[in-house]
Amino acid sequence: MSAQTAESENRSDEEPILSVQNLQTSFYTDKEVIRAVDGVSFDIHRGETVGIVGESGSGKSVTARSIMGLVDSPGRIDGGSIEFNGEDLTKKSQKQWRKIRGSGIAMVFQDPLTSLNPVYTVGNQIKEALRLHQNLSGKQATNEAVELLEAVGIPDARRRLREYPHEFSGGMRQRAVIAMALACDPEVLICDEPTTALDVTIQAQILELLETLQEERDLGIMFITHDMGVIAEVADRVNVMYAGEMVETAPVEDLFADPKHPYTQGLLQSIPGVDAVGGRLSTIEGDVPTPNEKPTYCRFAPRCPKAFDECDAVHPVSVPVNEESPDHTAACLLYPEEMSTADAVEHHRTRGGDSE
Ligand SMILES: Nc1ncnc2c1ncn2[C@@H]1O[C@H](COP(=O)(O)OP(=O)(O)OP(=O)(O)O)[C@@H](O)[C@H]1O
Ligand code: NI
Repeated sequence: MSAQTAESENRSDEEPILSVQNLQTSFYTDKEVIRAVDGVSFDIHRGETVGIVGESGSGKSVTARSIMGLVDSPGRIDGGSIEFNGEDLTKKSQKQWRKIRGSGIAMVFQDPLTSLNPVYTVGNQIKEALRLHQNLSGKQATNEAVELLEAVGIPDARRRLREYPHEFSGGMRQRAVIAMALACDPEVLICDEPTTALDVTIQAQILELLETLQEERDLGIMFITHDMGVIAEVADRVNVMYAGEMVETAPVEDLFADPKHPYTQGLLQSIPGVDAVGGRLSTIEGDVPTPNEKPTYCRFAPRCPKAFDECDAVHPVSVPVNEESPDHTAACLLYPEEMSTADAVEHHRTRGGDSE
């Protein structure tokens, strides 16, 4: 998170804890093939928060579920790699994948009630997670569960372990879910809109909690949201998704100071100035198209104020926006900035042909 930026920049030479390369996840419905995640690549380092932002339907959750090995039928991963600690999860059996995930990657969803079972006490659910992931039982598990609830800032933890989810407030429930996620002692935490259902004050407290936990545990965090205000607060690096593709990636300061992709520029213009935290993405006209064919054009072109003829005929690939910014990339025919438009189009045309 922001305080960690300097540190995580120094550490970008280290091997990433999670590395996603050219990930392809599609849903094979009766009607069509939906290419929900279509060639997405990014890394997460220890202690780093990577934000994933984009409008509804852009493929953020499917990216997260792909990493967790939790893609719903009729979906499947049909290309690319997901390396966790150097091991490619897509090459593992379901069982091995679950095991690796259980010992290193945990996920927190938007609605805490989807992760909590209403008929068991919060304590029993956390203890079950500890039994599964750390082989703890009895008194040991109870003590560890108390410690986890205390770590996520739930007061009077020993008593609250005996309560049921409905006895917790919304904010406390999300804290309990985070405690459960921590039961596997993860190295990577994937948060899919973890604060969207909460009011602004509680949201700020949960974000602060995540930052503390990250510092204590050196967690790599993937943080999905469509709230640019939240992204500004939590992310070290931001990946912008559109219609299954990563259209821009940059360190958070660069993305906000100098967004390059016309889509990102549109997203940032849609933040209401005064209350950025509650800002929703809504003012770019039109909708995210369903990606249902191999892209031979720019999927954003129909909504893009800067589109020109070639945008309908050439698929833009991710390129550094200019020579000074190797870690700021955009998938747009306007880049790299040093090239004339004709040269840039040619550059994308030849590089696009290489993929797949
Ligand atoms: N089970 C499914 N069956 C068919 N299509 C699906 C399924 N789940 C997701 N999709 C499709 O995959 C695409 C990406 O969906 P995804 O949920 O990842 O979007 P998102 O960016 O997380 O959006 P939101 O901000 O609304 O959560 C959408 O076009 C969606 O319709
Ligand atoms: Ni989603």
